[in-house]
Order: sequence, then structure tokens, then C-alpha cells
Amino acid sequence: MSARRMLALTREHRGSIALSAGLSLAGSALVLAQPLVVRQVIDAAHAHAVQWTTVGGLAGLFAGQALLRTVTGYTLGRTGEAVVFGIRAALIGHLLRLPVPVYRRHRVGDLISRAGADTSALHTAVVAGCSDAVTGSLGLVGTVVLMAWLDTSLFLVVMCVTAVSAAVVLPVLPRLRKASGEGQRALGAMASDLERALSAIRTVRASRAESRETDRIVGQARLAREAGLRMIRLQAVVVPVSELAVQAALLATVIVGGIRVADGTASIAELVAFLLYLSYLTVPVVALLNAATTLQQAAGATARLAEVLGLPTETSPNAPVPLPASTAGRRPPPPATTGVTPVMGTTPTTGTAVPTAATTLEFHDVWFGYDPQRPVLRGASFHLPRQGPSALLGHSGAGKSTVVDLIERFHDPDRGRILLHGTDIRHVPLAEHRSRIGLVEQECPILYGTLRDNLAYAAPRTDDEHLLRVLQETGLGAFVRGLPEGLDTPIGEHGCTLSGGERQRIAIARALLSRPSLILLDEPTAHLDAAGEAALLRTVHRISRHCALLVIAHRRSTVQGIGRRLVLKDGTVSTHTGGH
Ligand SMILES: Nc1ncnc2c1ncn2[C@@H]1O[C@H](COP(=O)(O)OP(=O)(O)OP(=O)(O)O)[C@@H](O)[C@H]1O
Repeated sequence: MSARRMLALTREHRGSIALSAGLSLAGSALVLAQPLVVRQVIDAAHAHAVQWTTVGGLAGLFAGQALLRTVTGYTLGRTGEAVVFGIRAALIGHLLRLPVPVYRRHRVGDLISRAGADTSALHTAVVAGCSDAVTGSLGLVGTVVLMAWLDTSLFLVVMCVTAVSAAVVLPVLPRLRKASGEGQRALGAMASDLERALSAIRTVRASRAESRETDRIVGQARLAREAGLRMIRLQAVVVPVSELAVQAALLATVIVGGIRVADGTASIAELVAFLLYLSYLTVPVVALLNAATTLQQAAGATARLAEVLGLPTETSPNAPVPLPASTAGRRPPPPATTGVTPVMGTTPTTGTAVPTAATTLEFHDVWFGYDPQRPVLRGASFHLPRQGPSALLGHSGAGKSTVVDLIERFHDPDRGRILLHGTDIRHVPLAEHRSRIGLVEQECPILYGTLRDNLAYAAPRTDDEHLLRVLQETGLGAFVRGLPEGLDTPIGEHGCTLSGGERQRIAIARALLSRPSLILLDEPTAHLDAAGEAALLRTVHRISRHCALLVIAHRRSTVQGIGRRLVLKDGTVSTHTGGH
């Protein structure tokens, strides 16, 4: 699938590839014609009758060859750039659409290295390697055919010498490929380890682990260097051996050809033409050897790229998902009630979701486990009203973040159903489903860029008026007014210029701006002091007037004032209403 995908990406450029091949063919034809014309010039000179038109034709062939080489080089280079760009674009799109669990299995640095170092290796292979391969193979076939036609016995002498050098060079090529793969793998591991250390740089410093991390990362760089050295050693054999082969063939031709001219079985003009072909032979042979080494080096990178492109992506975010007949359309709304589930004091209800017309989200007997043998959720059922806050409580490891991931469809339940506004979320296109939910993650990730970039991330077309209103609502009005460039102030990599509370509020404002019908707040007060926590809870209550809000919390203080509490224990959810 992956290799086929890469081939398909190349197929888009069939026209340019054919044009490049055609131009190379024409260039090779001009080169191959030259010795034949030289032979005529020598024969004419031998007879003291120089034909100026033939000499002019030869000069024309030289000029035409130079011109074609320029055009071919440009066309091949342009095609190579287009092919590699296509693969890079597909890879980047693919990397950003992998299912969320895949990012946990693969190291981020390694994935980044595939988009960087591996596509660069491929770039060299396509731009230089393919150009060499095309010109080399066309030139080689033409030269060999003409040499065999011109003088079969001299041709056989040349072939014997070439066969000896091929016996030395060919076994080296697979070793080059292996060394290249090892080098790329070491570079991937180096990028992963560097990413690991830089993303936790404060922990690294506080643990005085700079030297240990440096040793570990330099260790990977050393492996890459060793693989590089192995490649250099192998290449150091390939090029001189092939040059030596050409020189040996030249010597053999001069000796055998000289004897044949002396005994009258060949003319001087034929020997010169043959020698010219022999000297031309070095160009395609060296080009082919270069192509073979570059392509072998790229094979390792290509395999790593194909591996990533072979990973399945999430369902296309915009693809409409057909509804099965049994669940097509919205479920008819249940009889209207007065809104929030009737207060039941602190008496819990367990095991069933009680959908009402005013329900946003429903979990029906949901089972899920990262390892199906050890389910985290074991028949969880609950529902959220259309408006107002609910709290999801549970001890560490109970599965609260797993509930969030299931709502976002980062995973799908093993059994049971999750409905949003009465529709099974598996039957709604992913992008549409996620546009209805605002997620405020525990770490509140801030992206490198301006405050405006971060706020409008999920709703890029938001106007300033709406933006400022939401900022006011989330208690960020004064903060923004105090910034030197207001909304256009850069807020640094990972939001490192912000306090924990500011990051939290920015994340909440970002979630609110896309006007979701459900907001998920994962441990919103983790980075706040008591005053910050109280202020945030006021914000939470304010925003929950417009939409449903699920606050995930470890601490009871986080959910003070939230009457509706869902308690997650042993994989099931009990609902408590009315308690404080
Ligand atoms: N990607 C994963 N692969 C395997 N197991 C996982 C994965 N993510 C979470 N778990 C396990 O699933 C269980 C529930 O984890 P989850 O993060 O949902 O709990 P939580 O209630 O949010 O915990 P906390 O309050 O500490 O954040 C835990 O036992 C955890 O070890």
C-alpha cells in the first residue's frame, strides 16, 4: 500500500518524466552519432579531401549536445523537485492524520526525522540519482550497441575487462543500502532523543542530567557517523574500481586495435571511432554507478517513508460516514422534561443513561480497554444536560481522560454507544463531530505564534469583536490590554512567556471561540492557586450558561458548586445530583 502510494505520487509527474527521458534520449543520440561522423572526417582527411559540411555537422552535434544537456539537466531537476515535494506534502498530511494511539507508539522525533532527513535523502536520489540513471542507461545501451557493431572482437575484449570490475562492484551495493538504512535509523533516534530532552529541559536541568542526555544523544550521532563512514569506505572502492576498469579496457583496446590496424584488418578511422566510444562509455558507466550508490542509499530512507505512508490514517475528517439503516437519522426526541435530571439529593444512579430532550451527550453501556483483556470502562452509562456544568470525578487512573478521548473519538468504544445530540458519534464525520466540542487539555498546549493565532486556532475566521468578547468572558480582558502588541503579541514556544493560569484561560477562550455545544475541561485548576481556582470556577459557571460543560477533576475543590457529579469507579459511572 505504502510503496504503491509512493509510486502513485510519482505517476502524477509522468509527463515531466517522459519529457526528461525524451530529452536524455535525444542528447544520447547526438553523443552516439559523433564518433561515426569523426570516422568520416578522418577517412576524408586520409584521402586529402576534407569535407567542410561534415566538419560543420560535427560542430553542430557538439553544440546541440551542450544545449540538450542544459535543458535536460533543468527538466530532470525540476521533475525531481516536484516528485519530492509531492512525497513531502503527502507525508506531512499523513503524519498529522494518524490515529492518536499511533503517536504513543512512535517517537515524535523519529517521525519528524522521516519528514526531514529521509525526504532529503530521497531528494538527492531523485534529483541526482534518477538523472544519472536515465542518462547512464540510455548512453550505455547506445554505446554498447554501436561498439559491438563497429568492431565485435574489440567489443568482446572490453566486455571481459568490464565483467571483472562488475564482479567487484556489484556485491558492494547491498552493503551500501544496509549502511544507509542504519544511518537514517540512527538519525531518527538522535532526533527523538533530542526532542525528549528539549521538551523536558527543566526536568533535565533540575536532575543535573545534561551530561547523561548529551552522551545518549551523541551516542546516536556516533552511530550515524559510523554508518556514514561505512558508506564512504564502500564508495571509495566503487569509484576507483570502475575507473580502473575503463583504463584497463582502453589499454587492451589500444594494444589489440593497434595490432589489427597493423595487419590491415581494421582502419585507423575505425579504431579512433571505437576509442571515442570507449571514452564515452566512462560517462554512462560512472553515471550508472553513481546512480546505483545514490539509489541504494535512498532505498533505506524510502523504506522508512513507505512505512509511515503505510500506516492507516484516521477516517478522512471530512468524509461523510453512511449511517447504518438501524441508526440512520436522529433518534426521535424523548418526551420533553423540565431540563436537568431531577435532583435526587446525593443518591447515586448507576448503569443507565437517562436521555432527555435536553441531553447533549449520552454514554450507553460503554466498554473500552487499551488492552481489551483489561477494560478501563466496563459498561459506563451517563448523560449530560444541554446546559450547565457537570463534574467527572474519580481516583487517578480511574479512566477520566479515557472518557474525554472517547468523546473526542481519539478511540472508539469496544462495545456500547456514545451519542451527541442523539446521534451515534461514529456516524458523524470526524471534523463535524469535533467542531461541536471544545477541548481544554490538562497541559493547555500553547502553539508558537501570536496570542491571536492561539485563540483563533479552532476558528480562524473569528472576528475581533467576538474574540474580545470571549476574552472578557474568560477574564483575559485586562491581560490583553496590558500586552505591548495586544492580540498580536508573540507568546513564545510552548507559551513559556505565560503563567499557568493565563495558559489555562487562553485554552478555555480558544475552546469557546468555535462556539461548541459541549466543552471538556480536563483538570482545569491544576496550575492555579486558591484565588485563581475561584476565579476560574466563576468563569466555568458563566460559560456553562451557553453550553454543556464537563469538568474533569481529581480534587473535590475543583468542582465546588457543581451540583451534578459523575463518579467513575471500577469502570462504571454513578450520577449524583444536587450535592455540593
Ligand atoms: N495509551 C494508553 N495505553 C495503555 N494504557 C493506558 C493508556 N492511557 C491510559 N492507560 C491506562 O488506562 C487507565 C486509565 O487512564 P486515564 O488516563 O484515563 O485515567 P485518569 O482517571 O485520567 O487518570 P489521572 O487522573 O491520573 O489523569 C490507567 O490504568 C492507565 O494506565
